[in-house]
Amino acid sequence: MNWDDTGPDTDERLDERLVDADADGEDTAVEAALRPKDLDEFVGQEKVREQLDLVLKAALARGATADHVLLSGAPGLGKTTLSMIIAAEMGAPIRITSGPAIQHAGDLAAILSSLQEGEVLFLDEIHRMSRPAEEMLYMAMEDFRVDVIVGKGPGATAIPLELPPFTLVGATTRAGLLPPPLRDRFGFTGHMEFYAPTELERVIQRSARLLDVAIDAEGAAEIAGRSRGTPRIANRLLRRVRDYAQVKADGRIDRGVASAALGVYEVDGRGLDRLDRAVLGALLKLFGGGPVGLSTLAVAVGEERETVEEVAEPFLVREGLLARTPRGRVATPAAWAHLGLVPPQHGGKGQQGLFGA
Ligand SMILES: Nc1ncnc2c1ncn2[C@@H]1O[C@H](COP(=O)(O)OP(=O)(O)OP(=O)(O)O)[C@@H](O)[C@H]1O
Repeated sequence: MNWDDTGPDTDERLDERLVDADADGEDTAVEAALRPKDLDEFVGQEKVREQLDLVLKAALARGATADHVLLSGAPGLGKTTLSMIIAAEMGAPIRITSGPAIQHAGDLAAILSSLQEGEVLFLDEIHRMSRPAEEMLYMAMEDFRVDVIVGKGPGATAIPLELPPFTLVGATTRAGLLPPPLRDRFGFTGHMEFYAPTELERVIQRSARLLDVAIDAEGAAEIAGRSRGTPRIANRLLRRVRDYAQVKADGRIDRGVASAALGVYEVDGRGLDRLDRAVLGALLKLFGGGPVGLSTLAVAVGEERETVEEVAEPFLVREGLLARTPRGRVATPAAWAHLGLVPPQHGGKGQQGLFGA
């Protein structure tokens, strides 16, 4: 039941996942070219856009630096893009770093003390910053000041350092993980949602224009439907479909070309890839739809527990195909339908009552 017995090892296989929302090296280079440059170009996220627009316009009208902004949401939804737009709209430079890159408070002090007035500091994965750095950030955000500690032990002294006013844009996939004192210091928090298929169609049409690829509305809709609500995935699938269109068709993307191309890459009509389908297939075919324990399910697909839990399950749960219950993993009726299988007469073992099966 291993979903790929002969391929490269797990890490390599997962790196190659087309439907992974995290960026890879290739992505970051192409993404730079595809990033919307202002709020008008930024597709979807109407609420966040409207609220942010007010925050920025008001700050500009006052001639002040914008309040600190926290952006929360899954990978690939546009947090980095939005931070760049914030800087562009404020006419300010931007410095980009991330929580894991700041190991010591001194690292943060060095960055903060070199900021220009009004500069935007984008701190990705802010929840992964070290504790001492986080504490230094509190004071920097509130008073535009840091205490640099010189020396060690009883002789250590704190030298206060004034900072120019700046705007911190923090990004996190897990707003709940931020300590409240940090969360409270942001003047505005934007929650980024997964995109609707029609919004992703607009993202795809826009990217196709920039990449000079001919695509019709149905072709864009076909790719959008498989993009798991995530612009980064939509752009990546578009590039793979473009390859296929160039090699196997006349370079133009319509529904048929998009569908055939994504068939080759094993991304199905709902955006599930091979790993997702292997997990779902095992749950249905070997365990009658569950409930089954995570470890057993992982062994059945020849994967690590963590891979199944962190890589495959979140999307399956989001799609309403799999449920995590106290008794184990359970397939929903939609899972049977998606894989074209018929559920056992009385539901899976012990499933009765869970979904009314
Ligand atoms: N609203 C949008 N409109 C058009 N393109 C978008 C939008 N949001 C994101 N994109 C595109 O998706 C890609 C990924 O966006 P971005 O790097 O900003 O995501 P992110 O949330 O910062 O991801 P991560 O947290 O993984 O760094 C970029 O190519 C960007 O151009």
